[in-house]
Amino acid sequence: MHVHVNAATSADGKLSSRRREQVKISGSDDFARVDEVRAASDAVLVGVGTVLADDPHLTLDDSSLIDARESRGESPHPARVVADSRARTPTDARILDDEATTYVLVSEDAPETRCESLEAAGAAVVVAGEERVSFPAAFDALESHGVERLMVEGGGEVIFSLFAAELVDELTLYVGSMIIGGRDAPTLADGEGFVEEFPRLSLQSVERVDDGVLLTYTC
Ligand SMILES: NC(=O)C1=CN([C@@H]2O[C@H](COP(=O)(O)OP(=O)(O)OC[C@H]3O[C@@H](n4cnc5c(N)ncnc54)[C@H](O)[C@@H]3O)[C@@H](O)[C@H]2O)C=CC1
Ligand SMILES: Nc1nc(O)c(N)c(N[C@@H]2O[C@H](COP(=O)(O)O)[C@@H](O)[C@H]2O)n1
Repeated sequence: MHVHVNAATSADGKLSSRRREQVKISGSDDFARVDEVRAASDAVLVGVGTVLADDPHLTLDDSSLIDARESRGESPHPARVVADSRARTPTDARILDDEATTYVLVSEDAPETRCESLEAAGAAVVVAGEERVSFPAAFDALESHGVERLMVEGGGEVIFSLFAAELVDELTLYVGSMIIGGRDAPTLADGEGFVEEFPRLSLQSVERVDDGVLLTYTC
């Protein structure tokens, strides 16, 4: 599976503010590029922290991208995936509507009743990991459902875990020309943090987009 992490940070490396409410960092050209990355993916993944904070939809906005997928024999939108160890995704979350398939990755610790509620709301629940979602096991399960190209949009906890598990193939990072600040504001990679053997990236390109910079790395 090819794993492509895409995110937007402020110039000081924040994904959003200390209130963890969505901050519009990208401009229109970058959002259009994000739509293209989604359209080229089989599935788009976020953590439940992002679902609770942003209530994202994760579908395509541009109808020509939908048409192009359909002409290739693909579903109109990529599948949506939530990493949600304890099955906390609200049953009325936008990500669970019927516009696309949605997988909710849970751990063995997830309450059975919550999993049943998510299935009743239309989700395909995938159990992978004991107390927390195990991404290697979850990705094997997603591959068995035909997911070969996975886009990850965040947030910082999930992105850290993917780097820690050495599962990231590509990173595109839009750095917007703004400062958010705040020691408790989420950053691109949160989690426990690395103290040795820091993952090293290979910079492929630097491009001005909107009023910011798009950095493309292979990992
Ligand atoms: N600017 C951008 O591009 C984006 C910004 N965001 C922002 O990020 C923030 C949310 O990020 P976070 O709080 O870090 O939440 P997150 O979206 O990374 O979700 C973290 C949660 O995922 C679950 N999880 C399951 N298995 C896990 C594993 N193996 N490793 C890590 N987490 C696992 C846990 O319940 C954990 O609490 C929001 O403020 C949102 O607005 C989110 C996506 C994109
Ligand atoms: N790429 C990017 N740039 C920004 O400025 C952002 N605030 C985000 N946020 C993420 O975009 C997703 C929202 O998706 P929908 O528009 O609801 O489909 C979600 O993952 C946000 O956290 N991304």
